[in-house]
Amino acid sequence: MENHQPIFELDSFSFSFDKHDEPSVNNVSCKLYAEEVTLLLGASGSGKSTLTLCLNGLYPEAVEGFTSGDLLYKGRNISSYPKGVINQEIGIVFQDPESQFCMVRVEDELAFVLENLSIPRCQMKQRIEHVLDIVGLSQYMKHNIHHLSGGQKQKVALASILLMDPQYLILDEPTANLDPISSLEFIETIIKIQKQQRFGLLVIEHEIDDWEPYAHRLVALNKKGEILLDSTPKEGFQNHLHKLTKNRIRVPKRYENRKMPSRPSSEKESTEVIVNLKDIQFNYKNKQILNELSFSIKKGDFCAIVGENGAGKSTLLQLIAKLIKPVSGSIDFLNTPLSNWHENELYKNMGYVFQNPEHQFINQTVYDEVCFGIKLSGYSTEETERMVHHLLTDFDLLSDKWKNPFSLSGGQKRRLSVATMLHSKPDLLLFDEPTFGQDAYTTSQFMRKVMHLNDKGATIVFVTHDMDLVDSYCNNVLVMQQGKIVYDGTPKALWRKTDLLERARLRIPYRLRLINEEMTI
Ligand SMILES: Nc1ncnc2c1ncn2[C@@H]1O[C@H](COP(=O)(O)OP(=O)(O)OP(=O)(O)O)[C@@H](O)[C@H]1O
Ligand SMILES: Nc1ncnc2c1ncn2[C@@H]1O[C@H](COP(=O)(O)OP(=O)(O)OP(=O)(O)O)[C@@H](O)[C@H]1O
Repeated sequence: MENHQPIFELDSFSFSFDKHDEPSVNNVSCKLYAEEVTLLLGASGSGKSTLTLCLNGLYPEAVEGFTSGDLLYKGRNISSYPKGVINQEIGIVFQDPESQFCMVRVEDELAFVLENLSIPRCQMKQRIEHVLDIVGLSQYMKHNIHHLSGGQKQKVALASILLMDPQYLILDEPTANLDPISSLEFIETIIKIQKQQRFGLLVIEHEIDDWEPYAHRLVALNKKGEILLDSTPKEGFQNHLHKLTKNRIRVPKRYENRKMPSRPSSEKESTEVIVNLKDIQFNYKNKQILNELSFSIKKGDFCAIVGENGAGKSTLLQLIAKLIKPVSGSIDFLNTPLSNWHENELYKNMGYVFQNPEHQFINQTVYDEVCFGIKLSGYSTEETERMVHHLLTDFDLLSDKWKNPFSLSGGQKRRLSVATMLHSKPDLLLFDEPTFGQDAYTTSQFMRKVMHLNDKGATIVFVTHDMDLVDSYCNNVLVMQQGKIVYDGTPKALWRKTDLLERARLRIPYRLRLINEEMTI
């Protein structure tokens, strides 16, 4: 494919947010071609999102940033194109899809895109229905976007970009919030459309197993935002594995030599209940979200909540954290009804990390954000300093400590939101997708830290789409489907329930997929 004219040509291209800062994209020279599928890899904070925002012409203007070197689109400096042309030809689905929406309802958002493209009204309905069918959201056409689950929002963002018929499509962690089957279907769908419409595709993703078979190229960045590798995937993963993993880049598991920890479930035999839910019903307006939900979590459990997008996982977590109230039923925490807990006391005993980290930030700097909870807990200045330093080091945020939390990369924001919860030793820690958007190193650091807290007695409950984490760390797993718990037991027994897994849109972990593959050879 390299004999074609490149669609993008970067020559010693650099970008920085501030004149005095080190560039976030650093002296990058590479070419990207139409019809090619390229994986853009790099540790969290290595400049991947920033580079793609330069490619679609949003940066430097949008942030008053500074560039040097050349960035050509179809042979011409990108800044010489009218904005409308670039926006239409180069589609981008942002890491945080919420930042992308202009309208309230799904249908209106998509119609707005078509209006901007001057598509006649009579054609709109058909095109909107078609694109919603592609992303599997047909029944959500009339819904309020802000009332959709994280994964559903990501699908709306993709639908709106597909409507534009882009010549080049950039996807920034498109499957991070999707359930395992939706993720696989999404990749297959995108590749099918890419082959039909023959656009170039650039994908940023930390979990690349399912993309790898379709990729023609990989471009990897190091922590300084420089090109680390530019090769075919085969060449890169076979011959430069060490270089990639040393730079904290996740490689496909079949190339990896990583041993995931395996915690025998017999380690956990507590019978003492920490959270008990009985006959819970929860509605948003007239729509029933959770129904007749009864279960308990045992003290010391390391428990995952899994299930398809929109099943009600985040809603359940928010109920336990007393952020929302059930219509009927009761929730007890440490043998006391949640309604009797005073907020101050409750949150000394319970930590909660939101699905969207930005919902949590209240301070101007990373340092203050981490300090805030520690100071409230009454630690001395020296102790506070020491604890902040440890947390920032463990979460790879030390060099970002004076940054505004909102200016961090997606993965850094996620780590900060988690770090702010880990200073105290609450009885219960609730995490909503704590590891999404993390590279190999930061995921294992986080899990190690949480495992340590669990060993010291904290009960852990986390929502995740990562079955390998469930397999390696959890003694218990709850599977949700359409507002109900359809499984409550060990991960090991769950992996044998093929029908249930399929209905709940889950996949078995990689370890077992590998065994199954070997058995069929
Ligand atoms: N504020 C809201 N108003 C109305 N409906 C809502 C609201 N928030 C969520 N919902 C709906 O409740 C259902 C459950 O959403 P929830 O976020 O709990 O799902 P989830 O299992 O966490 O999904 P995901 O894996 O995609 O994050 C979804 O159908 C969603 O559309
Ligand atoms: N608006 C901003 N202002 C200042 N610095 C920023 C801004 N956005 C990003 N940065 C910094 O630029 C660097 C690169 O960020 P970027 O979002 O491009 O990383 P990334 O490789 O996409 O990371 P992740 O995998 O965590 O999403 C980070 O150090 C980040 O803190």
